[in-house]
Amino acid sequence: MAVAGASGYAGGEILRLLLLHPGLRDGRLELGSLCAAGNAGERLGSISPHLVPLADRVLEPTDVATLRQHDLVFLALPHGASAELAAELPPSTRIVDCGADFRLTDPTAWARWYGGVHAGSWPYGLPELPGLRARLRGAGRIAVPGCYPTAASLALAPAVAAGIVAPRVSVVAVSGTSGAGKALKPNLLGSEVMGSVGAYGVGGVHRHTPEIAQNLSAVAGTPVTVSFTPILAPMPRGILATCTAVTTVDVDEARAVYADAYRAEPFVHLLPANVFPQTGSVLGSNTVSLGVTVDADAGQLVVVAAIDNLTKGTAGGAVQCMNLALGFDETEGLSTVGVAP
Ligand SMILES: NC(=O)C1=CN([C@@H]2O[C@H](COP(=O)(O)OP(=O)(O)OC[C@H]3O[C@@H](n4cnc5c(N)ncnc54)[C@H](OP(=O)(O)O)[C@@H]3O)[C@@H](O)[C@H]2O)C=CC1
Ligand SMILES: CC(=O)N[C@@H](CCC(=O)OP(=O)(O)O)C(=O)O
Repeated sequence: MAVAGASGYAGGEILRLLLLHPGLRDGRLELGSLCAAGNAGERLGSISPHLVPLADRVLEPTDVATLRQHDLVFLALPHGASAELAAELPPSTRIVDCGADFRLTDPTAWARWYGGVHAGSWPYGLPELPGLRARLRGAGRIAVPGCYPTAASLALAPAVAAGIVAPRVSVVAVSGTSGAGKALKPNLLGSEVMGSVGAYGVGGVHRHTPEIAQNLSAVAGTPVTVSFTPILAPMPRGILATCTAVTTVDVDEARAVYADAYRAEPFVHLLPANVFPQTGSVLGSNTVSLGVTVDADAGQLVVVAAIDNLTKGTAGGAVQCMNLALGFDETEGLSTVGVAP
């Protein structure tokens, strides 16, 4: 298999996880080309020194001729680049795309939130949502979710599916800076980010809003309205999403719904009553940690979700989907053990 975007954060995390995958040791998986754009020709070790076993691999340019020599290709590229490449790759090349190009099913929503031509939609890589795991088994094309939609959708899906909340939800989510990728951005320089927390994309304008709404509407079987506010925090990794919706059920009923929905899910960790997650406990792991309660006075369900944006929020989700696509055990190479402190 090949990784395009190998010099980026998501591509680097895919490589870190693949290096820990049993398939690499027993010969079921083989790491072929590692591709980049501006960094093509560089040693991977000079860009991602933590990927020690691959330090001397030289990054190749990203082109179709190289990628098509592989059975499976991970794309971890800026929006738009995946659709262009995918159009030229044969159906025999499985593609796991970390970008947004194939996530939205509605061309009108695509035009509104991303602009340009809608390239289509692929099976959506969030196996924990009802009905999706079966579509991912053996899939030749997979669209890995955005990081915020992973946290928010898993936090709210059981409640909207069971109809215990009104179909209008609110998501306020704090993200680490790696969520923005490696490219230099003026608002993401160290001195701008350190020691300060700020909201951005406020007022229903962040492009993950329609993705969260698409997921929740599908599981609810009725349109769900989403108010989403992202917040940037001075930490490298992690997302903490606080999700609320009007409810009339009590805390025991709400928690029973979540326990039922996620009983068999290897990567969803439902915390005990009155315990809420922290990003620090899921770093480097593929875990989604959920704290569920009801604010009875306000009549609100409150679910707090923590993920590592680069692991379950991107690369871990991508490897989980690869496992399903290739018929491996879904959990292979993925840990629920975090790195702390
Ligand atoms: N970071 C995150 O938490 C998440 C990211 N994603 C998605 O994953 C994808 C990658 O994100 P991320 O790793 O953060 O971004 P980065 O900016 O860190 O990395 C981008 C990568 O793409 C390469 N690249 C840039 N332009 C092109 C091009 N035109 N053709 C081929 N390769 C190109 C870069 O190569 P070079 O360095 O050589 O220029 C680099 O390897 C994006 O679609 C993003 O939305 C999804 C969920 C979460
Ligand atoms: C902190 C930060 O900037 N996060 C990114 C989301 C990263 C992600 O999941 O994005 P894609 O949909 O692009 O794959 C943002 O808000 O644009």
